[in-house]
Amino acid sequence: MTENTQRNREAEVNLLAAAREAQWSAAAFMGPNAVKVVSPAKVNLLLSIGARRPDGYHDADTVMHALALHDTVYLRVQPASEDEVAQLAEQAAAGRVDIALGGPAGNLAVAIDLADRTGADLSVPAADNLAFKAADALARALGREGAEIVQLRIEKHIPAEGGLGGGSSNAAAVLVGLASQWGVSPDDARVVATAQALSADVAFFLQGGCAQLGGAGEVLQRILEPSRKAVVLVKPAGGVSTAAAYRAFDEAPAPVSAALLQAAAAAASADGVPLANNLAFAAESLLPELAGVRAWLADQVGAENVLLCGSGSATFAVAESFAEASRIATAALSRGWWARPTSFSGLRAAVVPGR
Ligand SMILES: C[C@](O)(CO)[C@H](O)COP(=O)(O)OP(=O)(O)OC[C@H]1O[C@@H](n2ccc(N)nc2=O)[C@H](O)[C@@H]1O
Ligand SMILES: Nc1ncnc2c1ncn2[C@@H]1O[C@H](COP(=O)(O)OP(=O)(O)OP(=O)(O)O)[C@@H](O)[C@H]1O
Repeated sequence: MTENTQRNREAEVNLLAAAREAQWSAAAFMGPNAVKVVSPAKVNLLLSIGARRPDGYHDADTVMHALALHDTVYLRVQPASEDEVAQLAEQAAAGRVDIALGGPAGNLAVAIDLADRTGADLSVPAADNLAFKAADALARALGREGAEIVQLRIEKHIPAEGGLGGGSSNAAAVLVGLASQWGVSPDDARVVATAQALSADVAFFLQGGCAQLGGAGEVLQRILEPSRKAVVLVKPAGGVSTAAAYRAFDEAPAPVSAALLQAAAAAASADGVPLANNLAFAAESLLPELAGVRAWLADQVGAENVLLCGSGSATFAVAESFAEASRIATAALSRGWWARPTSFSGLRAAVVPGR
């Protein structure tokens, strides 16, 4: 190969890489076919898990609160021909592209660019991504049979397997983003039912702010006044699988006391809800380092209340101020843990207007 041919080949490869990159650039998600959706994290102020039901799920009484910490989901919908979607399906089947096919007639091609900004380098095949599952479920619920390509770019700031609901929040963001593109209200009964069928956390993120939920955690009971307080999050390197935490819980189920449940039910605002999580013991049995994180956080000056986030492995503390939360987060980072200062928020999965 001459030097010139070699140089031309390299230029060709660079052009291909640039074209691929451009497909996912911020500019690609501008315009009428695209939306930017905020996708917040949550914590459970109260998580009271009850009996295991015949369907394998557990009764749950929970008060969830959205945080200011959030992922961002960029979403673009392009009408396509059936041939285009069929070609993408062929390439996906041959393992040449990571595109998941869904919708009522396999008519929806979904490509996902997951940009992990948490330092963990999360990688999830498109078909396993909760964001794809949400797109597939909504297309079916709305009976959308036309060929379409949905392109998603998910910028992740919420660590996975932290009990912060990141994946579920991304799913809710996709429901809301697609609903807006498909001319359906995010409060439409079919969107709400799709969220509830996906999971308790997805259902919560449609509502956001602070809310109490029952059933298996997916049935909205009431809305509470959000808190304005600061929060610090600390997570060791390991995660806790939610399903494994529930299994460990079944080996030693311990109910939240009736007095605490009554106090939570009587609280009109998030600040009045007593903190409790009866999954914490199970999570600590799976990841013993969690007990060390809890004890360390409880010892920090300026940390008011400490509780495991959902099924773990993040722990949160309510802080006296954002400055205190930042100081504690810095100290936690120096111990090798992931940590962030943030605050409670009234956010929900919602399209960012005016772009
Ligand atoms: C721990 C929480 O995050 C608290 O908000 C939720 O209860 C779980 O939320 P999630 O991760 O969205 O949960 P899902 O995806 O619905 O369930 C994951 C697994 O957790 C178990 N699971 C979940 C919810 C529930 N009420 N009972 C359960 O037993 C089931 O084994 C299920 O297969
Ligand atoms: N969009 C997504 N973001 C993060 N994880 C995803 C996503 N889609 C699928 N997953 C898978 O789900 C797993 C759990 O991720 P997630 O961030 O939802 O955990 P979590 O915060 O502990 O969940 P929850 O609080 O809802 O129990 C990940 O390990 C990953 O394999």
